[in-house]
Amino acid sequence: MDLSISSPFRGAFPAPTSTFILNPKSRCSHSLNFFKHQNSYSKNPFFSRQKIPIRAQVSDPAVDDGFVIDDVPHLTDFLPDLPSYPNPLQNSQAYAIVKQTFVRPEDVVAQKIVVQKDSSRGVHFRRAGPREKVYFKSEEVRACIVTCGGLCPGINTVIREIVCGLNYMYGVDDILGIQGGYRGFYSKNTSTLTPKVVNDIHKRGGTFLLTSRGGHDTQKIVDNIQDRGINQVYIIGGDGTQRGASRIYEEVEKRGLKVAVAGIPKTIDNDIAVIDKSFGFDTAVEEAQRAINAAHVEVESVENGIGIVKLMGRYSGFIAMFATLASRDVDCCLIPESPFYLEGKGGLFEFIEERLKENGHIVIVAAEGAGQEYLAQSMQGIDEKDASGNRLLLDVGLWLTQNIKDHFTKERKMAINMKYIDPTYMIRAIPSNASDNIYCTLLAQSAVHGAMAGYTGFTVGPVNSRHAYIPIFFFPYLTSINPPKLKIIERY
Ligand SMILES: Nc1ncnc2c1ncn2[C@@H]1O[C@H](COP(=O)(O)OP(=O)(O)O)[C@@H](O)[C@H]1O
Ligand SMILES: O=P(O)(O)OC[C@H]1O[C@](O)(COP(=O)(O)O)[C@@H](O)[C@@H]1O
Ligand SMILES: [Mg+2]
Repeated sequence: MDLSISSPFRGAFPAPTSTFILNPKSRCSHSLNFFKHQNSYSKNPFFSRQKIPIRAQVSDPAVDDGFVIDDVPHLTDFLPDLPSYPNPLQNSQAYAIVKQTFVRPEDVVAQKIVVQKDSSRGVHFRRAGPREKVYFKSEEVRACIVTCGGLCPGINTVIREIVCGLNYMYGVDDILGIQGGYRGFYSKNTSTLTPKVVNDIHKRGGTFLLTSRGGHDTQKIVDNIQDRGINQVYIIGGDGTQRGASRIYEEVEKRGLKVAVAGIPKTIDNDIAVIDKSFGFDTAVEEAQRAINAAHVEVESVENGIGIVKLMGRYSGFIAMFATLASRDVDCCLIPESPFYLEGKGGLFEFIEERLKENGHIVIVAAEGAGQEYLAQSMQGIDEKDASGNRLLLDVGLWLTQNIKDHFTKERKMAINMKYIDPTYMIRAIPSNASDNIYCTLLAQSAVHGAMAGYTGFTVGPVNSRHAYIPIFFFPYLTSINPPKLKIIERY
């Protein structure tokens, strides 16, 4: 069954647009607008530096209704004489339905679904799914899959479904696994991937192919792609990975190689604009509930219990915020997008004291990126980076714990019971849940259909619940490039 076109998910993924920091009385003191999807990446300095793809930003000057397609490149843009073939899906009994439902070349997905009567039609992306024509014969395809960056529930499902999609839908049986991230292209042997080899991997967390940070060397990677005769490259990873994928696509184009480069966006942090959400995010939020619940049980069983739970979120508070909203046991949620302070009127210490007096306990959830400016002040000189160049964060959980303890025991002379829970890696090192599994399957199948149809330099993802192809060099990760602007719109 081709889920990406049978579309059982219409309207199923609501776009998150706001978050709350809870207060003791109304449990809803600050309402903060994220403007996740309104964040205009065309104004983003990262994207304005990027090359505009040949067919991007196509609008019809004859009808000036502001209709724009942010199109993805196609192999024929630089290899105009490439032959095409009928899509083998139409010969398969199992996929017979697809024949009537091939995605039409003119199908696009609107980025904005809320519009005004006279507003321009805005940006659109090419709709994902199988095309009538493909640009690869099945027996000619030599595909490879690589996973880079941090873990996320569902990576194995994506790997599995790329392999199964290529094999079952398109009859491809030459698929290589690149081991250990980008550096695996030039420093490790490949493994052979078949539906049998990947059959059970979706039941495990982590990545079957191993991952790494750093090690991106465009020339060496493309040399290797060329040497091995690879002509479809599937790259699963986050913002760094997709920037690397973009470099690979550019080099492939420069060398005039018939190689389709497809990115599948991955991040536990969910800090990607345009697409509805990132895979594994729901699973992580669900797992975070267990930590929050434990903190709540602990602190409501003692006097003056203060529970702190630290969750992932380097530059964004999506996991912390969603886990908070889902749990209803959290009194205060600290996220990187919203500055806070400890002392004085309106500060965290005052809030904790109020809550202890009123309710005897408090649960605080902190995203790991929250309050980093404060921590940096108190721990001067620490500015380490990981192998990919991402800044290593200081531990906000330990910092909060220590400061709260000092404040209440030394200054306020109050006995408190502090319980600090750090489930950081536990929420991402697990297999994906049912809905993430289905989502991962759609992503993988969309990527396979796109590459077979000759698109390249693209990523996939649901835009307003319809899967679309998005140019890789436009790919708008929210926060590492341009932190979203938060606006406090109400305070009760
Ligand atoms: N600007 C870039 N250009 C090329 N490769 C990059 C770039 N940024 C990161 N990478 C590579 O992408 C891979 C993953 O990046 P990283 O930031 O660790 O994770 P993520 O992709 O999850 O954000 C690493 O191998 C890194 O070398
Ligand atoms: O310790 P690691 O493996 O480098 O990962 C930690 C980081 O990974 C993240 O989950 C984000 O990872 P990505 O950049 O891979 O999306 C952050 O929340 C966290 O700071
Ligand atoms: Mg990243």
